[in-house]
Amino acid sequence: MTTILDVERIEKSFGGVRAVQGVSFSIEAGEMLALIGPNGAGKSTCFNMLNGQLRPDAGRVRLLGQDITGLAPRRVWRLGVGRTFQITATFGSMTVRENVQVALLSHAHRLLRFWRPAPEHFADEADALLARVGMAEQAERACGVLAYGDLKRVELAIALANAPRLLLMDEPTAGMAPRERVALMALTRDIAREQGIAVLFTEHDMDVVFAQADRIIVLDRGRLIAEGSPAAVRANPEVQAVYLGAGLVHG
Ligand SMILES: Nc1ncnc2c1ncn2[C@@H]1O[C@H](COP(=O)(O)OP(=O)(O)OP(=O)(O)O)[C@@H](O)[C@H]1O
Repeated sequence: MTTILDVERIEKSFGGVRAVQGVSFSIEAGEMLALIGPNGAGKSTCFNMLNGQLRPDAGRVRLLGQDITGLAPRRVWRLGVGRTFQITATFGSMTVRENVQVALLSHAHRLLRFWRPAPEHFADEADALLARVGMAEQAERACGVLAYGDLKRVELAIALANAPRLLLMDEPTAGMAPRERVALMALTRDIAREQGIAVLFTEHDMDVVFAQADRIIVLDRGRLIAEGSPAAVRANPEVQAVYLGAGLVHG
């Protein structure tokens, strides 16, 4: 197995708040790792330290053995860390295909100011990505008119255009209907396995987490309190105590 991401004792405080305290974990190629925890546990802070938005106070982040701690987000992205956002980041007036073409051009280091919406630029590659996420038939539609669940698939195609080694997904299914959530994460899981992409995702829907994660890590008040398979994490008394009443135990 290839370790894609290795996080070693990262820390971050905001004033007196110790948002993340000595958290360590790693992710293998093709693995879906869920990061869960109650509100304020430190999940977003963790994410932001992985993609360069926040510099850790201490600790190390390594991508394929390379130290990326404290690098700027753009450099981290160039090295192969993709991220999908809670708020979809597409250009609404452009078509689905054009949005993916822009992402492919950007990955290919072309200067966007020289770009005109010429249909030939990376069109085949864009269509291949759209086919992979089940959006080929909607390639000509403007992103602005898509159903929310379809927009999420386009967003996944856009993230894949950067050929990520690690994909960070911060609440990828927020705002989606329950059945659509499972479908999106099952699709992500298939693609991750097929392409050897490591996926780290946060998610509040425990049905999605337990169905789609290969492994789960649990944060509580900045500390990692549990790590393991979905079955092991579900059976962990400390995790049950943290989530009591939140639907985990019976979920
Ligand atoms: N920029 C900031 N300035 C001050 N405090 C912050 C900042 N960002 C996060 N915090 C604090 O750090 C702690 C962890 O927050 P974080 O957003 O990482 O948690 P979370 O697990 O992502 O929560 P949620 O599930 O609600 O999104 C919280 O106490 C939060 O108030």
